[in-house]
Order: sequence, then structure tokens, then C-alpha cells
Amino acid sequence: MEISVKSLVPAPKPASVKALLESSIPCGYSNSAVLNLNEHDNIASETEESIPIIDFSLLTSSDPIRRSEAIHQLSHACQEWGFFMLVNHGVPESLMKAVINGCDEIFNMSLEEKETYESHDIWAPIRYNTGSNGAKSVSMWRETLRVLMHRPYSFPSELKAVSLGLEEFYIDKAMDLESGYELFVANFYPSYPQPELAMGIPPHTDCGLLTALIHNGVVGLEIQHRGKWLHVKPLPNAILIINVADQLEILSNGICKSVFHRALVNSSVTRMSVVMAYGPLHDKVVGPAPELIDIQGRPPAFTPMEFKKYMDLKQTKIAGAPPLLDQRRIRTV
Ligand SMILES: O=C(O)CCC(=O)C(=O)O
Ligand SMILES: [Fe+2]
Repeated sequence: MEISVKSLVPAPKPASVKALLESSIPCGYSNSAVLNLNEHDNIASETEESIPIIDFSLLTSSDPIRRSEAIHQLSHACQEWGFFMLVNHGVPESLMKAVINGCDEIFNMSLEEKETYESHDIWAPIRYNTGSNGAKSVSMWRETLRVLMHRPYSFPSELKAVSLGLEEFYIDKAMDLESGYELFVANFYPSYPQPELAMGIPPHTDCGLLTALIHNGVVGLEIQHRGKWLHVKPLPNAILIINVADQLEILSNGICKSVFHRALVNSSVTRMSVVMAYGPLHDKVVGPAPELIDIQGRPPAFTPMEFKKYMDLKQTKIAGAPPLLDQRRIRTV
């Protein structure tokens, strides 16, 4: 995935992006690793299509025709887009706002307090990071809080399985979801006077099976679709944005797509997003589901790998190396 990096000089370790903003020297932070978003990027025009909207109430409808139409839309969204917005999901708007406000309070704590949780160990139960967050060359205009969750586990897997033509609880059983991976991530992107020179999160795919995202209504998420960067325009009432992640592309033998996405910063307002990332049990070896392999028509598309190993490898970025998901891909000649 191409991002235009004008200078690879590492940025000085920032206090925190929020502290830098308050000390009114934000430009100094980003100048040393400038990302020019528009130079080579193919940005979709405002009039182009937007990501699919899936009505959760229809997915669970007692009317078999409406349910089957909704499942068909879900499978189209996962195969063609890798992203969709979920409406009528039943999560109260007040709860989503409370989560965002609670995270806002955390990011407004003193740097000393937040730094108590600073860690680069991806398996740490609570982890606070700021700025470059372990990436060696590119500074990011973001603070993050990550919390590894314990059960009860809430991965919405039945509908995914059904939309792939698998038995209802196939993913739950195959991936041991009862004790699977669940990571809460809060992203805080303070406003930045020259947003075209900063990056919230550079292009990436997510590691797990599925990711759900809520936000504070400020735009900034972009996804790759047919070679272009497409702006995700949140609907007026808070909704969840769901995306397919790497393990689901592997498990579905390449049928569902884990697509690149990135988070931009805003020139005048703080953007926040809260993400729940769901994955299999740590030691699960994830490969294409045998039911989705057809040696003639659809041979295995990925080599299997233990989820924990995949996660660890994903952190060790080697300059110029292809994305990890592509490294796992089996090329047919
Ligand atoms: O903030 C966003 O919109 C995207 C966040 C994201 O992609 C992530 O945390 O993996
Ligand atoms: Fe992501």
C-alpha cells in the first residue's frame, strides 16, 4: 500500500499529541515525517458510491424472505467492500455516546497518569500509546488506549457463517470464540492545522476476524475501494461501522475481503473512534475452512498460521515487505 513519505527522519518522541497541541507547536511534530496525502493518492470523488448499509433488524427478521435478502446484502458487502455500516443494531445511542465521552475523559487525564500504561507489548492487558506507536518511520497524530477484554464474549458470528453458506455456529466452534480475542481500542486524533500533512493511522488492514467501530461524528475514516480512497460519511444517527479483518479473509478462503483503511485528522475538531476488534483464540491455527475449499474451482488461498504468531508478525514491520496477509497468500500459476 503506497503512502507518500517525504522524509523518513524519525520524529522526536512527542510528549503526547494532545500535550503538543496544547503547547501550540504541532507543526514541529509532523514536519519531520511529512505525509502528503494528496500527491499520489487516488481519492474517490464526492459523488461516488458509499459503503453498503446493512439493516440488522432485517438480518434477524422472522420473515424468511426479508432475512434472506438481508443475508445476501451482507455477503455482498463482505465480498465486494469488506466494510459496511450497520443500522437498527439495537445498541442505544446514549450508550455509544457514553463510551466516547468516557474515553474523552481518559485522554484528558494528565500525561503522567496516561504514561503509567505506556507499553509496546501487544499482549499487555492495558496499553496507552502516543504518536508513532512503535512504527519506526512515520509519526502519527493519534493517542490510543487499548484494553484486552475478558469474557463475556460478544462476537456476532452466526450471520457471517450463514452468509458464507456455513452452518450457523461454524465460526464460533472453529475459532473457539468462547475464549477468543477481544480488544477495545480508543483512538484520539486532536485537530491539526494542516491535516494534509499529518496522518491519524496510515493504511492498514486489521488482524482479527471482524472489527466494529463507533466514532464521535467527525469524518476521517477512509477505505480502499476499487483502487480509490473512499471517505466514509457517517449517517446522522450514530451507527456502527463493521469491517472484515485478516483472519476472516483467510478463514473464508478469500471470499470475504479485509481491505485497507486509514484515519485522517481534522483541521478544526478532535476526532475520536472506539473500535472493538474480535479474533480467534490465541493458539488457533487459522487457515481456509475446508468447506470453502474446492480443489478445482477454489483451491486453498492461504497458508494456515497460529493467530498469536500472525499478531506478533504483524507488529514487526520490515520496510518494503508486502503486507502480511499477502505473504500468507498462495499464488496459483
Ligand atoms: O479511527 C478510525 O476511523 C479507524 C481506526 C482503525 O482503523 C483502527 O483502530 O484499526
Ligand atoms: Fe483499522
